[in-house]
Formats: sequence, C-alpha cells, structure tokens
Amino acid sequence: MISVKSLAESPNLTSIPASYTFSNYDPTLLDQNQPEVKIPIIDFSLLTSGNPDLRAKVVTELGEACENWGFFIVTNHGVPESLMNSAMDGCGGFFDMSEEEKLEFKGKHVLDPIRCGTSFNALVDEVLYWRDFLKVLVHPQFHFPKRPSGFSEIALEYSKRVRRVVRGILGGISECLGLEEDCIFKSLNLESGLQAFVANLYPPCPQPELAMGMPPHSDHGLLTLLIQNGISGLQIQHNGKWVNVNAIPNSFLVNICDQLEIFSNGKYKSVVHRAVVNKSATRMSLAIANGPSLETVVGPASQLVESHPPAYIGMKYKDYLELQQSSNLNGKSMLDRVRRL
Ligand SMILES: O=C(O)CCC(=O)C(=O)O
Ligand SMILES: [Fe+2]
Repeated sequence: MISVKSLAESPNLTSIPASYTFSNYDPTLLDQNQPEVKIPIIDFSLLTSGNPDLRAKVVTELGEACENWGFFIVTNHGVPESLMNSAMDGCGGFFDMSEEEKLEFKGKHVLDPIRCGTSFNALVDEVLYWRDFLKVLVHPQFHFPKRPSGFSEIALEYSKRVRRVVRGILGGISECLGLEEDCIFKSLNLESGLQAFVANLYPPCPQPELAMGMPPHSDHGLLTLLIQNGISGLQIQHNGKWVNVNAIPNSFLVNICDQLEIFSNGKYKSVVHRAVVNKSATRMSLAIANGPSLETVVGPASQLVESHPPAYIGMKYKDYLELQQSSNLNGKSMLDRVRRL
C-alpha cells in the first residue's frame, strides 16, 4: 500500500482516488461561538505548586472537565517547548525518509514495537484515511527507529517528560474520583505502563470535504497527550456534535481513554474524536498514548462499585488491545463489548 504522502505529492493531483472518498461524511459542527464550547484549560503548575488551596481548585476543574468533556487542554506542564518542537521536527524527518527506508518498519500486529503505515486499520478499512503514521512502543521497553539521526534520543526524553505529566494528571483525577492520589498509578501498574509514541501525517488533500484523516474513535489507554505542528484538524464529539479543537501554543491536548472510563466505572467517558484534513497545509500531530501495563486486568475501581454496581467487566489490557485491532470498529464498539448494561 502506498503512503498518502507519496500520493499527495503526485504531480497535478486535483481529485482524490475513489478509495479515499467518503460518501456519508457528516461534517456537522457545533457553532463555535456558543458559550458551551469553551474547552476546559487545566493549569498543570497548580497541581504541583504545593499550595493546597490552588491544588483543590484545579482538581475540581479537572473533575468537571473529565465529567463534562472527557477532554481538556493542559498548560504550564513543564515540558520544554524546545523539546516539544524537536519531537515534532523528528516526526517530520521520519516521514521525509524514502519509502524504501520506511519499508523496514512495515509492521502488522498492534504490539509490534515499531510500525509505520497508512490509513487507520488498513487491514479492515473499507475506505482509506488520508493519514500516514509511525507508532512506536516506548515504555516499559524503549524502542525506536535509528533514523533520522538524533530522533531516538529526543523521543526517549520526550516520552519520559510526558509520563511525568501523565502521573500528575492521573493523581488529580484519582482525587476527583475520591481515591488516594496514587491510586490509579498503583492499581493499574503504571510503573510498567504501556506508552506509545504515535506520529500522524496528514498531507494537503485536494478534496478535503470528501476525505477523512482519521475516523471517529476513542483511544484504548488511560490518557493521550497530543501536540501538533500549529495546524488544526482535531475534532471531538461533545453533546452529540463535533467541536473543532484549537490548541494553545505549547500546550497538550488531553483526552480520556477507554481504560479510564472503565476504571472510573463510567463516571468519566472516553471521548470520541476524529481528524479532518485540509487543502493547503501539511498537518502533523504527535500523540503519546499512556496506558496500564499490558498484564493488568482493568475493571471498575473496587472503591467505586460500592454505591454503583460495576458497569463494565474486567479485561486484561493486552486482550482489550488485541480484540480492538482485530475488528472493524465504528466509534466505540470495543467499549460496548466490556459494558455490562
Ligand atoms: O491527529 C489528531 O489530531 C488525532 C490523532 C489521534 O486521534 C490518534 O493518534 O489517536
Ligand atoms: Fe485518537
């Protein structure tokens, strides 16, 4: 299968091949001027400031963001802007390598440590998505392509710094759920948690109204932290409508994922999101997906099923991942498979 990058670079491309054309694409957007589309912003520095009043305030805001949105923007997180920029540049360098060079990483299985490819789940996609990707497992074991030179070192440092931010956010979320601060970290074995470095490339598309960058989906882990190259394209579903997400410079776009919905016994929902493409600019995003350890059986936290019966069955995270990749999912059907109600 050829990359979208090489397709988009073909001379005089004015229309997209039928294999990329969605006939039932629903672009309905929420009016962005409505007051309800103020995406929550969480100031991370207040979580770690050591001031209990400020922390309590931001924990409350975090709880509201998780409950009402499943999505929020994190500012003042302490990851250097230069490191974020270098990580994005490295992704660009990787996608710029020749098709032959990238062929070495044409993995198939969801747990292959380094995989690059195109579309979403090319084995089952009926229509192809306007997206190339690189997915690397960077924790508990660090893997990474050797080229472009220097990228691996940057990715190692970036992944570590992101884990620190994730730990801080999950500490706040644990408290929002009425649990000890380190409850999620410990019960889901984040010391050996699975972390994936996912770079997405969306080249300019001559007919963006007919193509999709990524289908509506929810992420399988606990929290995904995303940055982008200054070009928007992420949309999240909120109260049944799509909302454009515009990032604040130097911030993380954070979404709640399936394992956190399960662990919270459905109090916090895994947000459905998608990526749209545009005509003029190449968009890149870098998503760091953070999950439990592969061997952890994730079910609703025992403390949360005293007042509400468990709404999900427990499943080993590894089994959840493999099942999800093996089927063609529309939206959230993998979560439906573990939902009891
Ligand atoms: O590119 C984006 O904004 C979305 C990426 C995404 O949803 C993912 O990698 O799971
Ligand atoms: Fe995603």
